[in-house]
Amino acid sequence: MRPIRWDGKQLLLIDQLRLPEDLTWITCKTVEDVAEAIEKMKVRGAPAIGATAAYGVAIGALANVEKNKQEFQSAIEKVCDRLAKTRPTAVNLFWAINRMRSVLSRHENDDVPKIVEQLVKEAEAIAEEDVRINQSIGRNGLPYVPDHARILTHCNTGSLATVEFGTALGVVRTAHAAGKSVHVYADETRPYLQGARLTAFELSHDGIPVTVITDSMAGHLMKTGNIDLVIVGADRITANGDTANKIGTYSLAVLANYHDIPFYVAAPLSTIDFGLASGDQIVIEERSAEEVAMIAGKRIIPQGVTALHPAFDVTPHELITAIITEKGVVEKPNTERMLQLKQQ
Ligand SMILES: CSC[C@H]1O[C@H](OP(=O)(O)O)[C@H](O)[C@@H]1O
Repeated sequence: MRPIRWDGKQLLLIDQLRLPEDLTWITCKTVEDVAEAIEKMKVRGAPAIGATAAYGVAIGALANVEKNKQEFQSAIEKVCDRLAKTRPTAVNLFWAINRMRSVLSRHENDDVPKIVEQLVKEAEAIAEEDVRINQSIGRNGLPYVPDHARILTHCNTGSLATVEFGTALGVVRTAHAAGKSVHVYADETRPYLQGARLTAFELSHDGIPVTVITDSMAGHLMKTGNIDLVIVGADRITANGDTANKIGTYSLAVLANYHDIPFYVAAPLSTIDFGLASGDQIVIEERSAEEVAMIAGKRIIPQGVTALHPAFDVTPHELITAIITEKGVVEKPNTERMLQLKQQ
């Protein structure tokens, strides 16, 4: 299932706000269409956001192909700035935008149509690479999934969070395909319900056993010996291995460590921000309280009562058993071991 499709000029996205009951596509014809889709979380997931933003730059380039060089470069800078303002935490967004920006500097002596062609190619390359990267993450994670594993996961880290296949769910898919009889317990993941709505949708579609639990059930399942491992995704991993991920991840890590259950993070290298030394430097997105106050369009909090909505939290690297990437696995991550991964 590919939730992000490019027809050479426009971007088609599954509207994830309407899953699982309605599988509908939206067509992004302009940069603003793309920016709004990311801001409103019609598309979400760190790698998916990165690829979507890259295609947003490509759409902006096609729209400005008639401009002279200077006007074109100025227009693309404005496009990049707009897309960079959509969501602050997932570093893949900025990684992808910077990669598109590097095309401009690499081809600064080419004419505008040539630059446009190269920008479109770069966006397509980012998307195709993501699928291969996810499959590598899956292979590298396979040894960490025992047969009959009962796997707890949080949020959605599958095809709907990437271009295809997924990161943490990519490890699950790989284990299932290798004949391991895994069973996934999917945290519903309030308030957006990525687990209940998206992970359950993906895994049931693929015939992988999945049981949805409320976020508050995870500790009980661990305490009663029903979880063998926890595997989650990431939005930004810093140089020491601290990991920002969907709100609720930190609680799972503390519980897993208390119950001596392995806690894995699966993510591509594009999610690692070596420019930040530790997780306390990560900007945590604050989203609207209304997204907490409402479920399926129904208000569950009295009018006038506010709600907090930090969309992510940070898990200290000391609580992470291993970080699984396409380049290899960092066990007991710390600054030294993360650097070794980078230098491989
Ligand atoms: C493949 S990692 C996806 C990552 O992104 C999610 O956040 P959001 O749904 O708000 O974009 C969540 O943190 C996942 O782990």
